[in-house]
Amino acid sequence: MKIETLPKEFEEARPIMQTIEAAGFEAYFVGGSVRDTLLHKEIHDVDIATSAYPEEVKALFHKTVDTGIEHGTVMILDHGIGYETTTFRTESTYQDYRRPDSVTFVRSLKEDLKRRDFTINALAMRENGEIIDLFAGLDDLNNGIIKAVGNPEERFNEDALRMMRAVRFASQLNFKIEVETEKAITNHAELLEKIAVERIQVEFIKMLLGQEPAVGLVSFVETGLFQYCPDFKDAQSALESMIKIADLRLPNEATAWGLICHLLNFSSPQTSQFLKNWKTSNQMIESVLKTTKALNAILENRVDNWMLYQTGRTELINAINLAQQLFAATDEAGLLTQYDNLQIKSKKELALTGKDLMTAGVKPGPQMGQILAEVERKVVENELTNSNDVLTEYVRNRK
Ligand SMILES: Nc1ccn([C@@H]2O[C@H](COP(=O)(O)OP(=O)(O)OP(=O)(O)O)[C@@H](O)[C@H]2O)c(=O)n1
Ligand SMILES: [Mg+2]
Repeated sequence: MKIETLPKEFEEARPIMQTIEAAGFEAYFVGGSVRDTLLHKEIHDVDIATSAYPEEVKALFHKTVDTGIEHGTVMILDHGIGYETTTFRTESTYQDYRRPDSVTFVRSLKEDLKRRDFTINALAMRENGEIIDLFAGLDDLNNGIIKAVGNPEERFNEDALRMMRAVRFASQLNFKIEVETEKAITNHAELLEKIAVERIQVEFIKMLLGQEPAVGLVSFVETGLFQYCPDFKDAQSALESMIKIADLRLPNEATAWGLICHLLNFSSPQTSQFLKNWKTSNQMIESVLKTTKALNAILENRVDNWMLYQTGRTELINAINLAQQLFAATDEAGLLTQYDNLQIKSKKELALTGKDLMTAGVKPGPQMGQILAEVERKVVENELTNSNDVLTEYVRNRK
């Protein structure tokens, strides 16, 4: 099979491939970019695999950087954009389920492809668009199947994160995990405990933000993988309720975490601790807390200006989105209009400063902050107009 019109990302890399081949080596595009091109999806970065050893690659180009030379990866910078080129390799023994003990460079493409995770990720493409399919990856791609290359047990023993990759691809591509591959995940799910939470989190979020999160989630639950993720021991029924939400679509990470914490019935402190255990950023924790607080307010019909003000527009949209997916009837336009009509969206917009307070005779000290907070709240609640005259007048006549 040959792809006639290549996306520009490949076209731009062709001179590099041609240089390597002119020197008598082989070079192929490999990995996600080949898979996604065949699926007519957008691609981000192209990866190149070559029979040339790292020193041989470096000798062929003017500008290179050793980005991961011990694994065989060299970045070629001759054409502006950097291209990561990795020497064909086999990874001999894996003792800790995440990192090969040693990498052996080889000259054969087949040796390189056979240690890759799934058949759809083990396709290679020549610079002219010709597809090399040594493990029936094209059939699996056409039939929507995620199948380990060779023996699935071996693939997951080499790198336990691949089990999470399986469920995330299932969601992203709306593919089915092949029976033997799924069995091997069920049998080895506990190996996930060896993997750093940060890496699990990346795959988990990609799964939730994929086109069919429920498809990935079903396998995530059925294989038992969920039990080896932070704080998910007792989460089976919450995850199952998530699967049951019709046409579940999660637009961003905070919405995804917000839904999970809502279904787990977490308080704010429990939500913070849960997200810390998943190693999310503090900024993410803030955003999820705002989202879940707003969601509860919407569901309990107690939305007011102060709540909207504290939430902010981004998290309000997250909360409306979740409320709609959970209970359909939510007055999205009404809530957004109420937010947009707030006189101020942040403290900075308050038409009164500390300096104004001093002019009005307030002594510097904690009282100043209290007065500003009081005025801020009254403006948000429309008890005062946000103009300097009105607010100064209010402060003067206070008490
Ligand atoms: N645990 C892993 C990670 C990666 N790979 C191989 O390395 C390629 C590139 O890895 P990566 O960029 O992590 O994944 P992609 O498949 O490219 O997916 P994405 O679009 O998310 O980058 C994969 O296609 C696969 O061939 C693997 O075999 N095992
Ligand atoms: Mg990739």
